[in-house]
Amino acid sequence: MKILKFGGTSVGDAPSISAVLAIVKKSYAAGERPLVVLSAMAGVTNLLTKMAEDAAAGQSFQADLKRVEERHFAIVKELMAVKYQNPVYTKLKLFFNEIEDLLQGIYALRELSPQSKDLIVSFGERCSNFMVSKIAAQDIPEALYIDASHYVKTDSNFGQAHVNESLTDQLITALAHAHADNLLFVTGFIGSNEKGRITTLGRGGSDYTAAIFGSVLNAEAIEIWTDVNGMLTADPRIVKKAFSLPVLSYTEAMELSYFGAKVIYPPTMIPAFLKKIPIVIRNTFDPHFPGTIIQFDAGKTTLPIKGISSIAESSVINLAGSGMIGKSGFSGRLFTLLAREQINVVLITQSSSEHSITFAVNPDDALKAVKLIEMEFELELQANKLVQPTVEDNLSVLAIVGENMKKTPGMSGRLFYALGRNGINVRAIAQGSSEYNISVIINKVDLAKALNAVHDAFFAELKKTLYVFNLGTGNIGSTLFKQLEKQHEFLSEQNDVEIKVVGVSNSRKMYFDVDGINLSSWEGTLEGAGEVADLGTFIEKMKALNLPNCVFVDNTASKLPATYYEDIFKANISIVTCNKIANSGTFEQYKKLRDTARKHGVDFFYETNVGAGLPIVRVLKDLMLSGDQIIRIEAILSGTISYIFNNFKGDASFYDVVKKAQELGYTEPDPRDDLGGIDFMRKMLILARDAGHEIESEDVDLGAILPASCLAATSVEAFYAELLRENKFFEDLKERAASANKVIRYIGKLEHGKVAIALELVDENHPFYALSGSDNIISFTTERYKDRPLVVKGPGAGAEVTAAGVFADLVNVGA
Ligand SMILES: NC(=O)C1=CN([C@@H]2O[C@H](COP(=O)(O)OP(=O)(O)OC[C@H]3O[C@@H](n4cnc5c(N)ncnc54)[C@H](O)[C@@H]3O)[C@@H](O)[C@H]2O)C=CC1
Ligand SMILES: N[C@@H](CC=O)C(=O)O
Ligand code: NA
Repeated sequence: MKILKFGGTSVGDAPSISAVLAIVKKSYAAGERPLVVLSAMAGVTNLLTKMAEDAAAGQSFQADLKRVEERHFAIVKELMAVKYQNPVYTKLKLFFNEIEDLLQGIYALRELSPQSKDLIVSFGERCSNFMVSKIAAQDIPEALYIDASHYVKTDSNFGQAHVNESLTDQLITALAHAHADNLLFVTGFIGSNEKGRITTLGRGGSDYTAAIFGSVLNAEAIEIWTDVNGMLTADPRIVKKAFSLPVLSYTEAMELSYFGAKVIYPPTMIPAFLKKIPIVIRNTFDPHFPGTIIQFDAGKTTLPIKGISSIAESSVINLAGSGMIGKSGFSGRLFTLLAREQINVVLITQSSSEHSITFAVNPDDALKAVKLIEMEFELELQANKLVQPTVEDNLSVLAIVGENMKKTPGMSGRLFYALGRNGINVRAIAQGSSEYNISVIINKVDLAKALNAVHDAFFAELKKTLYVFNLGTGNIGSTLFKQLEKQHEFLSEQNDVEIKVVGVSNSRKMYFDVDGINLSSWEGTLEGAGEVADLGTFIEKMKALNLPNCVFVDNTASKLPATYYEDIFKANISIVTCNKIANSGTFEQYKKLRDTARKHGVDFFYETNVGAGLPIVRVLKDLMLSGDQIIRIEAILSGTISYIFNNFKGDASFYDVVKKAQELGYTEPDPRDDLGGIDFMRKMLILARDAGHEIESEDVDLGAILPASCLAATSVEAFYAELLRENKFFEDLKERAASANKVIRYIGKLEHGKVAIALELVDENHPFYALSGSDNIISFTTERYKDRPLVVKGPGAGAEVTAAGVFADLVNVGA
């Protein structure tokens, strides 16, 4: 047989009770002969307690009593055929009259004893079980109401009575014998002492009743039906990706619950543990979901840990003293003292030098604990053998739990890597000797971020979420959003990566949504709901949200974002950028950014700084990392100029092809940056630096394409006007090349640490002769690629290929 226990929310209203009865009937129809244990209707226990306290305080309780009565009556009315209703109303009315008499007595005496309180709250379970048994009896005549106070015998510790096991055992065995054919509805939570006075079993009392009956009757399982899908890997209110665990061992369930998973209160389950009866946590409102089985062993699982739990509020007390700590007997005295005063010690760590002990307690107990220590160790403090204890507040405890940890090396490494990478400082660490639990103390402000980061780190088969803050919604930014939206499903389903854009800004507006901005309608959202853009505020907000796996994407051409990069790395946020400004500033800045990113364990990816989406930065990095030596780099790295000289033929004027290059999205927002060579210079500078050269922009020998008058233009319009005016200059150039059977190329070279960029006319034997469109080409001559260089070639400008490069960098963050 099985025990089916339903909590208060499962009997909270008529639809819930119908759901309960559907589950019970299904089990009964399958021949399972379950024993049902019900709690009081949701909220009723609290109301009964309040009424008793109000009565004792001389306040009126009638209105509340009426509410409780009406809630029960309404259920009878809704769920029972009229012909069965009357006797049920009558019995319930008797219960309510009894409650009223008791409350009147308390009111008159202005006194509420623990004994009367237990008696009053016992009516919650009595009413619900009686009522539901009668509703069930309409279809199952064997349904029978059982007042457990006749069978669960306890001492007289009202409010938290201890069960007399042998007597209870006898009584329940006899009850089961006498009613072998009945469907019993047993009141949870209540018992009675030797005089027959009603007692209650304390926190989790109905679970306890279920465990007691299950244990005595050797149930095959105890099903605890509640309103969640079993025990989850973490608190789903904080960790959206938390999922239900199919199997847990008793020990794992204990550890998880100890640190906050509120589904069951494990001490009440001990009778079941002792008899190795499985406990199954199931959801009344999702009865097809299998829920969580809590059993003797941890079950077969590939999960490295079972869950992450936490205590949000914790204080830490530090004790130190060379003359004291480590001496045998000290910790004994300390923890005996705390236990005697009922101060719960959440975790303890002792330094290896044994000159200090750190332990965590509930914040409400911290000052009391310090006072007690000062009293107990007064002499030692006076003799300076012990330093004055200190308290740290606003801390949280996070624990990873699982029996598998013992067998799997590297679990703590994974935990600390996830915390470290996200900039979460660990105050103290404790590993239980059982190795079922590793706990860390962290700052309270970091708790949500830590839970999510650690959850991602351990449940790798789940999706990794990247939280993106994107700056710039122009040519590249808007194309990136299109690509992200299109690829969302594939990434999520095939690659377990989810990219959530949670912040977006252009130069006018900014908008945030931690649940992820809908990328099919971002424009309207930003326009309609966005606030006035301010980069400083944007970055402050990004930091304040303190999200795990966070990436800042710079899709602007602005100088301003680079001034914040260092600060962003310091907040443990990775950066992906197509903006070349930061890397082509001073060498000092270039170096500082890398050092800071490395120090904070975050990524700095900028593949699109050179050759848009073409793999150039990555290739160079791999060559360097693998110990190759760069002898020479020759390259065409301006997509715009490449396009111009590939199309500046026939009748097309120079002016026309430049205009066209801009229309096609190849140019920088300001095309003077391309034609003036600045953009190319930046790329060569970045490559030279990545190749290990300490070089500044002034060191680059930059040959011009344009006549001086075009370079002097002070606006884009004036620039285009100059291009028109200088038409002859460009036609002459075209003619010179054509007559020599050559093509015009703007080529950059890095050799011996020197960078030069110059306009050249090349013939068909030159490797850079055959290019088309916006092609870039780069040839690396290295120690290993000496005879035939390593060449990368392809479109090196344009929104699609650039956004794709940013996208690829993004997916690689944290990989
Ligand atoms: N077009 C291409 O083929 C390639 C472009 N890139 C780089 O992509 C970057 C973006 O280029 P486009 O999208 O063409 O530029 P764009 O002019 O179309 O867009 C720039 C965006 O940045 C925003 N912005 C500017 N300053 C801002 C600030 N302080 N705060 C917030 N937002 C700001 C603007 O409002 C706009 O939304 C440039 O750095 C460029 O060098 C890199 C590789 C290739
Ligand atoms: N404007 C640039 C775009 C890539 O960085 C170019 O033309 O190469
Ligand atoms: Na690239």
